[in-house]
Amino acid sequence: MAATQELYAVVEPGNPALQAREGARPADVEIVFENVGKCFPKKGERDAPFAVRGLNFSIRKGEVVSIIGPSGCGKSTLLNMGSGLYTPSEGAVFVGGERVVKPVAKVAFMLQKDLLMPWRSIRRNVELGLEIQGVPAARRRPVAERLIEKCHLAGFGDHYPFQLSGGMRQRAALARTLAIDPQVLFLDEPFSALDAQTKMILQQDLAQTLYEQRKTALFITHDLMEAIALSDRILVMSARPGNIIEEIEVDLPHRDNPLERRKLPGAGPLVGRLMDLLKVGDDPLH
Ligand SMILES: Nc1ncnc2c1ncn2[C@@H]1O[C@H](COP(=O)(O)OP(=O)(O)OP(=O)(O)O)[C@@H](O)[C@H]1O
Repeated sequence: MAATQELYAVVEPGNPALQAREGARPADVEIVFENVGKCFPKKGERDAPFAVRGLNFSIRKGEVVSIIGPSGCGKSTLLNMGSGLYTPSEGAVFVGGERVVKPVAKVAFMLQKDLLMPWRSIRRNVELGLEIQGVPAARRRPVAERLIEKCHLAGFGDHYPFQLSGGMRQRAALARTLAIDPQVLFLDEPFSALDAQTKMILQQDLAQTLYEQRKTALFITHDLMEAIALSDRILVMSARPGNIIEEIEVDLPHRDNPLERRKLPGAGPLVGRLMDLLKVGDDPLH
C-alpha cells in the first residue's frame, strides 16, 4: 500500500491498529498524527535538524488532551501542524478523517495573546470569524450576544479592547473562538499571561463549554496542574527533537469542573509524576 493510502487507512473503519492503540472505534477518532516530523531548513538548504519527529498519537471526539514538555521541544510546532499552519516535513495529520493540507474550517485556534482588533468593539471582534465566513449581520449578532453573556462580558459588547482588563480580553478571545462553533480547538497556552485567580475562572468556563458541547481540544500548557485540571489525557514530550515519551490518563472525576478537580487528593501525586517525567529541578538553570 502506498504511504498516503496507509495514512488514510488509519481513520478508516475497522483499522485494527488504531483500535488496539486507542481502544476506540475509528468513527470516534478526531485527530490523528501519523509518524509526523518537522524541520525548518533555511533557504537554499536541503536538510536541517528535526524540531519534532516520530509523532504518533490520536485523539477521540470530545476528548481534551494536554501537551506538556520542556521549552523548545516543539509543542507549538505540533499544534501549528494540526491546524494546517505548518506542513509536516514527513508523515501526515488528519482532522475529522481528512488529511490536513491547509487551515481547516472546523478548527479554531486560541493563543496566549488575545489578538483582538483594537479598532473593533468586543461584539464585532466576537463576530469576526462569522463575518469572514460570510454569515449575514442579522445572524451574527445573536450568536455574539449569547457568547458575550456566556463568557461573562454582558454589558461590554460596545466597549473596545483597550477598555477591558487582560482577563476580560482573553474572555472575549474565547467568545470569538467559540463563535464559529468549531468541532476542534487548538489552544496554545491561552491562559498563561493571566493571574492565578482569573486563570482558574477562565479554565472553568472553557472546561464547561468543552464538556457540554463535546468539543475536542488539544491544549498546550506549562502549568502541570492546569493540564490535570482540564484534561482526559496528558501527552508528555521529550526535549528536541520532540517526541511523545509518555501518555497519562487523568483518571479523576470532574472534567467539567476544574475548580473541584484541583482539590482532589489524586491531583497532587499526578503533579509529582509529571514533575518526575519532566525532570523538574534536575537542571539548576531551569
Ligand atoms: N517558523 C519556524 N522557523 C524556524 N524554526 C522554527 C519555527 N517554528 C519553530 N521553530 C523551531 O522549532 C523548535 C520548537 O519550537 P516550538 O515553538 O514549537 O517549541 P515549544 O515547545 O512550543 O516552545 P515553548 O515551550 O518555549 O513555547 C525551536 O527550536 C524553534 O526555534
